[in-house]
Amino acid sequence: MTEVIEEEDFQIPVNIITGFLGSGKTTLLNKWVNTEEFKDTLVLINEFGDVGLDHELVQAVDDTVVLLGSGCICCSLQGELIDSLTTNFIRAKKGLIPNFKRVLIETTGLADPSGVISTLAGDEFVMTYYRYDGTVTVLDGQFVREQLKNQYEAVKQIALADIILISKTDLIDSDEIDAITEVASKINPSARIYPMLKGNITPKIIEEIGPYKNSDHQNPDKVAAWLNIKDKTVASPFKPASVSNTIGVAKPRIIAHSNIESFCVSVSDPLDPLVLLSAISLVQEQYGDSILRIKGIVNIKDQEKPVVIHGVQGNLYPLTELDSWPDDDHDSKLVFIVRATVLEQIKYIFEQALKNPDESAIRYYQEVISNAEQINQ
Ligand SMILES: Nc1nc2c(ncn2[C@@H]2O[C@H](COP(=O)(O)OP(=O)(O)OP(=O)(O)O)[C@@H](O)[C@H]2O)c(=O)[nH]1
Repeated sequence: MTEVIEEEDFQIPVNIITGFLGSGKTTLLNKWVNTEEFKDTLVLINEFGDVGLDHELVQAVDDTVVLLGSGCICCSLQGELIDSLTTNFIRAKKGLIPNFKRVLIETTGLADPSGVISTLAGDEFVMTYYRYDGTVTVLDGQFVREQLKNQYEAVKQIALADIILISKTDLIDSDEIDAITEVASKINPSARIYPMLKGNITPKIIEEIGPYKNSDHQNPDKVAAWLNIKDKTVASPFKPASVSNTIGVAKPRIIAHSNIESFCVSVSDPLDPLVLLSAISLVQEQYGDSILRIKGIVNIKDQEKPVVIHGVQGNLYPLTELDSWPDDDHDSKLVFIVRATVLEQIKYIFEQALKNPDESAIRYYQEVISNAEQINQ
């Protein structure tokens, strides 16, 4: 596991800035791009239309702002995104452009961020030199509640966010900010939500985006904040008759106007890592497209330190061991954000796989681990 973390240290973090059409993404990017925190950042801007304008609007001090062609990187331009990440990495190494230590990708307003995340995870060069570091979603304070009624993309942009920024707070009152916060946190209970006026928000929030921040990944408070299981009703065990005593499943949070729900599985007995991995891979294989997020902190058998789980759609990111637990509660907790239509199936299959592990999946993970150990020797 240590090797995984060391490997991540040289990988360039990639953050996605998404949000519905006109929500305020470019306004935010413009504020961020010349700050100290984003000094050495490659900015990739994607927009629809024959003539891209957003990159003209982003005032960077050098030529590290790149416009990706007309079309959408979440569906038709995946190749262009990979090309851009590959060639700019090589150009920076050759000194043709300034070296960069982070990548910000601004998606189109209609993008499904999961398409971008999957693209990042699907190319060997990109996976070697870059790592997905989280998504910032900008919500249009004036229109987001309306957009959520009709636009599934807007719902997904919230579901996949690590940080949500409510823009245009000068045009709405505090009750509306509260209402948006409530709706957004129902879709995604683990995202951190901040109001924002004209793109003014400290770039330091990027440090909160995930638990994989090189030295910061060992900070248990940050992991607790990232998991953000603040509502005890979500984390507290609710035991359906079909589930063993040691596995608790919280009542799902239902979002009336969208078809995304979240639920939390909490397990009091320490988990066998092979059983856990096989259970996760089973639901991801069968319902990858419908599982928007899996986040968790897990108590592994015979191991004092907790392990953080982070999955997006069908991808599971490397498990990271923490130095200590955030508090006295050492139960494993996994938050799933899923399509409502298949929530029950996902929950059932996951619980069953924990109780009755799939032998072939366990053998597969045993082999993966022993191969990795041989390579590391
Ligand atoms: N009043 C007000 N206007 C804002 C705020 N943030 C952004 N705007 C305006 O909203 C409009 C859209 O902002 P952009 O930053 O271009 O939005 P975007 O998400 O990049 O838009 P697309 O790329 O078209 O999807 C612009 O006219 C901005 O000036 C805000 O906090 N308050």
